[in-house]
Amino acid sequence: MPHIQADGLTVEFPLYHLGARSLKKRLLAKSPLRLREDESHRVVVSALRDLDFHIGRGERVALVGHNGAGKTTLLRTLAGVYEPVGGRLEVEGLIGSLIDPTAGMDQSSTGRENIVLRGLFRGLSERESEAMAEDVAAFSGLGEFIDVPVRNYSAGMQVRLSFAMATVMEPQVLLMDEWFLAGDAAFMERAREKLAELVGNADILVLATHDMSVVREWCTRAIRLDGGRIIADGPVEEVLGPAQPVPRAGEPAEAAADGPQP
Ligand SMILES: Nc1ncnc2c1ncn2[C@@H]1O[C@H](COP(=O)(O)OP(=O)(O)OP(=O)(O)O)[C@@H](O)[C@H]1O
Repeated sequence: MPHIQADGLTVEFPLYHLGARSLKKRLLAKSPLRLREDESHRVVVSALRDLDFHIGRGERVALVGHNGAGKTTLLRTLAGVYEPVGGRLEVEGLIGSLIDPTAGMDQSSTGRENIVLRGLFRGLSERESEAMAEDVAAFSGLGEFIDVPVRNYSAGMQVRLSFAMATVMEPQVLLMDEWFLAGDAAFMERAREKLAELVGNADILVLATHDMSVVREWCTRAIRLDGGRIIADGPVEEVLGPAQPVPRAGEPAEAAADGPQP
């Protein structure tokens, strides 16, 4: 049964090339909770500290928190990109990852070739994969660029392709960073239905975002991170509070309420 279980999950990043000893000392003194010196005398950032949570089938979880809180690190750790340095993590189920647009793509192959490879990887026959590539190519709206190597794509084109490819994966555990929801308006208009389908068919959604209206629309539960720790975990209404009234012209929107902090 698809689920995610984390016990004492801890992720750290060493900071290389910090230079002078005095700089190290200053950093460690300024942020003793987030930074520490390890056994090899490297300064390390505690990106995720001792997280305990369980996400079960049917849950749609938003990761919220200010810049640097640990949202993307947690998504990437769930996707297997980062290895925890402490604790235990179990992710059961086929993972679909909309975190880094070029992850899992061969840059020297064309968009079409990448789609076919994904199909073969999923166990489809060559003929099925090629037929699927036709549909995905049409949905991506990349036109003739579908037959150009991916390394020549613009950032927006890469998002289009990875989004289109994700729709054919049928993942059980869908991991998504918010910028996948921020493609160009015309494409997102068309993609919305597919996205709803993708989310609806997944057993678990974990979405990192600053946009509280997106959280309310897509999620049932929110985990608030701060400084790499969980400071709140519960139903969306409980963690975010009641929805703010729609702002009038000139007033900040609710989305900004969780935006960057100095
Ligand atoms: N590759 C890395 N090397 C060193 N430190 C890193 C690395 N990736 C993240 N960090 C650090 O880990 C912490 C958490 O970063 P993360 O990107 O997960 O935050 P976030 O909540 O996703 O922020 P944002 O909302 O700005 O995207 C930060 O202090 C950041 O500096």
